[in-house]
Amino acid sequence: MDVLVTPTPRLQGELQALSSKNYTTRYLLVAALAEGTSTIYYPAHSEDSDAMRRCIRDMGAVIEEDDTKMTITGFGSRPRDVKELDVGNAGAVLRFLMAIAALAPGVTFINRYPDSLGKRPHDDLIDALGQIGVDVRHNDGKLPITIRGGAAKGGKIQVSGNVSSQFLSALLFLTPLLQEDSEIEVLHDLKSKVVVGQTLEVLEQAGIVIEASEDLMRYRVKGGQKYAAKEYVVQGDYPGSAAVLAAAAVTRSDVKLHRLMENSKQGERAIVDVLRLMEVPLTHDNGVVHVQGNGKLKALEFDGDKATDAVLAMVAAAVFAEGTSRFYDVENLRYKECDRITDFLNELRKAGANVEERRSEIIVHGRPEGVEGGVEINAHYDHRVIMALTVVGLRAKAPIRIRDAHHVAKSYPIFFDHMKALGANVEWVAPN
Ligand SMILES: O=C(O)C1=C[C@@H](OP(=O)(O)O)[C@@H](O)[C@H](O)C1
Ligand SMILES: C=C(OP(=O)(O)O)C(=O)O
Repeated sequence: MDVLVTPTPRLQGELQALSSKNYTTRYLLVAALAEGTSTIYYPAHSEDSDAMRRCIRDMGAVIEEDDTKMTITGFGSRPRDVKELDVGNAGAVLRFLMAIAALAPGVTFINRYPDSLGKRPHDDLIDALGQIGVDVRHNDGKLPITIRGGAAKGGKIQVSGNVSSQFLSALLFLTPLLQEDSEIEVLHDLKSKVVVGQTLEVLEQAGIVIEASEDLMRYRVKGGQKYAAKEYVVQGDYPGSAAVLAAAAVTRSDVKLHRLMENSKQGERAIVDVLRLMEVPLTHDNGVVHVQGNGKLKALEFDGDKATDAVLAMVAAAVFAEGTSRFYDVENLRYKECDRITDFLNELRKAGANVEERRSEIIVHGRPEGVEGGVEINAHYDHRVIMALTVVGLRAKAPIRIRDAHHVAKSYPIFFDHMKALGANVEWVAPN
């Protein structure tokens, strides 16, 4: 399905932020790795969290669910013998479960999104798993991937962190369950470092002890640990909310978003500081972000690696700022659902934005007067491209049609319902 975004000068209303995708995938996983029954309150419902739920169920977790919570009886360190797993288009789910598959006799991760997840590289994790004796068959580092586990015992592991932090997180979930102790060393740089903080936080909540160096580049993990069955409460999601807040920032608005913890470990909470630096009138108290936009924004420079999943929303806001903005240290955006630099900027340019790319930078020459619009956008299977182009469409001169906008459901299935509730002129239309 496509979505037609028609220019909308004013947004108003209050919303509950959706639940965090990254915490939901982690809580589901640690609950599956425990032997007792855990409860997760307010889990996210999206294609990615459904993918984790489906896979852990296939691996033997027993899941019950009502409106507010899920109870999960885990399989501990012994997943059921399953031949195939379908992770949809979810990178984190794939990478975390590739590591956990080291505990299973043999499983193939199928390639259901050849033009999106099917193009993403997993070599660094494949190499790391190889170091502890896991046999991985793959298609030049990509899906489909078959993992024959059983032989892994632990030991010294070196993993590169300069493409994705998910490889390191995957090893941190696996190694406590191995027989022997492990030492993990991160080579090169560690991108999306803040997300590793969320992994460590969840592991600690699940009763796992990991010794991490202050710079998060070295870890000591005792083997033979057990995940405890616990109760978890999922906090609000900053990456998805970043798009809603950016929409409020580029319009005249009075928008409140609840459930956004000030002290969250999600790096994407930087959206609040970024909008503040752009001189957007807002407050953030008691978990409520209140934007009273006047449509005026100032350009800024920002290290995008600190808030990787909010960069596209920030760029969308910068499209209408006075001056030139620069988002640097963002090369790993190229290895996401699409190339979030080249592909995304091509779509922005179509809509009338003045943007330039470098290998690891996005440069935006702001157009406070608005952009032309009147074009069709290719979503590139990317929920964050869809949300960012929606923000741009609100302040275009003519409507923007976003093709295959249903891929927004990867993280935020009710994004357009939320935008409508705030008064945005967005409607689903059948593809022509
Ligand atoms: O660990 C996670 O849950 C995630 C890590 C990040 O990926 P990278 O480490 O590849 O940047 C982020 O972009 C992704 O949405 C979720
Ligand atoms: C990149 C993302 O997710 P993943 O890497 O898990 O597919 C995202 O949610 O923006």
